[in-house]
Amino acid sequence: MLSSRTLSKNLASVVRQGRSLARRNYGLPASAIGLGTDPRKDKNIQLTPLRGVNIIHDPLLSKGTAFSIAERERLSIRGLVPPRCQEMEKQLLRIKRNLDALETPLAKFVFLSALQDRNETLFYKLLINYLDELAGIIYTPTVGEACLMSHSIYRRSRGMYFSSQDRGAMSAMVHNWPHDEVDVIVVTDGSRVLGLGDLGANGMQIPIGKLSLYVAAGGIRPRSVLPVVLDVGTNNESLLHDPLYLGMGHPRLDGEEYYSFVDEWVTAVHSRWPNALIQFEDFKYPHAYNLLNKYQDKITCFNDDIQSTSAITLAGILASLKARGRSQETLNEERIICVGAGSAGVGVCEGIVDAMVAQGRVNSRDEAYSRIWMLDQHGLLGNPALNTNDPQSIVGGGERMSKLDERQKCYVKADMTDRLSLEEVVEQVKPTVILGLTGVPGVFSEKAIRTMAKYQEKPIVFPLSNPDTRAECTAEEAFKWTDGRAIFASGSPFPDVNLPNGRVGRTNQCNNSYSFPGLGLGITVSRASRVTPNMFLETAKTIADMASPQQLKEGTLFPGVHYLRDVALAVGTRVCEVAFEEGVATAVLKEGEMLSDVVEGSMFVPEYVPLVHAPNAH
Ligand SMILES: NC(=O)c1ccc[n+]([C@@H]2O[C@H](COP(=O)([O-])OP(=O)(O)OC[C@H]3O[C@@H](n4cnc5c(N)ncnc54)[C@H](O)[C@@H]3O)[C@@H](O)[C@H]2O)c1
Ligand SMILES: O=C(O)C[C@H](O)C(=O)O
Ligand SMILES: [Mg+2]
Repeated sequence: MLSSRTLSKNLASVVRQGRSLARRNYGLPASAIGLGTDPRKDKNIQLTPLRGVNIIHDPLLSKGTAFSIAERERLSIRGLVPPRCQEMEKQLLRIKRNLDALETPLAKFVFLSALQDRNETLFYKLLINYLDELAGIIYTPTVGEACLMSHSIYRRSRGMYFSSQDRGAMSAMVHNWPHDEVDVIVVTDGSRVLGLGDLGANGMQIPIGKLSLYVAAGGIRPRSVLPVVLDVGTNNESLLHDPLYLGMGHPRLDGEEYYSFVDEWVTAVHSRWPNALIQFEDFKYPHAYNLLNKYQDKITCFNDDIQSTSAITLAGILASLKARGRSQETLNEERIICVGAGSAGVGVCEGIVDAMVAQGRVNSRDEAYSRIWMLDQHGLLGNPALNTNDPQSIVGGGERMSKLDERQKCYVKADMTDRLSLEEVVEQVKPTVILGLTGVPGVFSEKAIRTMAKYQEKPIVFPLSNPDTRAECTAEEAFKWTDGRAIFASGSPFPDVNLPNGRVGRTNQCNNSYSFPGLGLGITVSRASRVTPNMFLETAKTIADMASPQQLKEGTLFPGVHYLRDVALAVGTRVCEVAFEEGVATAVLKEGEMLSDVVEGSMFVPEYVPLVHAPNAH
């Protein structure tokens, strides 16, 4: 187990560091309007136009059995709830007992969704208190199972669906959402849900889970998040033939039809909520990149799988350098194999290249590309002309090359045979780091990892695909094949591994859940008009410095999931600063305001506040 005292000490120093940076004078005018997603005007009281059962049935207002006697009188709910006023502590006790009695993760998922639909304050209190236990239910891996089963376990709608039958109506539809203030929108088209493929409208559970972490870890207010599915159809035959499926029953729109559909949606949401951050999630390659390229300079948006995954993976590699007793500045000396050449693979590698260039220890971007060997399902992106023994392969290789786009072509190795297997590439390259972003289990073969371990004292093994059933290898395998020497991080959680020598193989979760909540916090608090590359680089550097020397020695790279809120605060503060430094912040600091205090003060805390009926409130 991690020593929580050491972690807290270390985190406290990172947060303090953030604070001292935040004390810098940004030369902002004294006439400032103040920062933040939450002007904190209602911290001690909440006005509502609702009364009676409408309050009890509103998850953002309901307190279940915790309404005070005076409130019951004020809000006309006397007699509509059991007589005893029960404080949150007791409610938590009851809820946790019920939850613990459930046997399967999916049953827990359904239970927690129902709680979220009844009483969001209690849901978030529970989630924050038991983050390490519950993140794996509302997020990966169980959220993956929930997506697969979504049409069977459906209870109640959450978020918004925009489907192919809504074309021409989206600018009106956005007004059906009841809240004027929306700070973060997570949107998916369900085309590549984790490593589970095309799940169409069932993908809705992903934006819901991401936004639950935005609230619990990033401190965004529950009423200002919006999960969205763009239902452009599905190519998943079994869903198309399932009578219970709830999405559109036709194959996916593609090409111009697809892009104009997304464009109508972006225009509609941007016109209603011009300041909202849009996070693109689980879009298939190359749509993911094309949409990012189209919108990143026009609106406040980023792609989670490409950019925040890159931030956390870079953080993992930087932290591992320290764990190996090396300076983080020697990133350019790493030899990195990335298995998977899709949104996440290319995105992660671009982030590593950006960092090498920023460190100034490579002469060119091309030199940085030369440190990364990329494979897709056909093997290494290499030179088909070198496949001299196999003319068929030269022809096939040529075809495959012509299908690669400009981003992927940067990684092609002219001096190595095209389509080499992973095992052959490992033997030739002797990598220090191996990344898995394929969605295919077992891709890290025993031979490949054992070969790597022959050449590296501490091989860095990161099977990053989600959920756990799609990881490129398990933690047990990684430690077994490296005689316990691996530094291991996976996309979904794996338990630590007991090694034969009595030592413990530490596992890390390298998931964008460490980066997006803080990014969103910093972006919304600064009201950044654009999301910039530096925000991701600084996120990586912030997280890379969080583990203590002792933890690094033991193979722990990041604080545990329990500390996601502290991580988000440190990242959010740094991202907020970057927004000011780069001139994209549109909020301003009041004189004497400290950035870190503002960021921390803007974070939502799940507590019941007294409700007051006010007919004109909204
Ligand atoms: N840990 C994280 O935070 C995180 C973040 C984003 C994505 N991911 C995971 O990464 C995986 C891929 O996501 P994506 O968006 O890049 O998907 P994608 O469909 O865009 O790309 C998948 C890539 O894997 C390659 N591939 C498939 N089978 C292969 C094989 N047998 N050997 C080598 N390469 C193979 C494909 O050619 C393709 O290039 C998913 O499982 C996802 O859950 C993890
Ligand atoms: O959702 C996750 O757990 C991480 C990532 O966004 C993914 O698509 O796998
Ligand atoms: Mg994703």
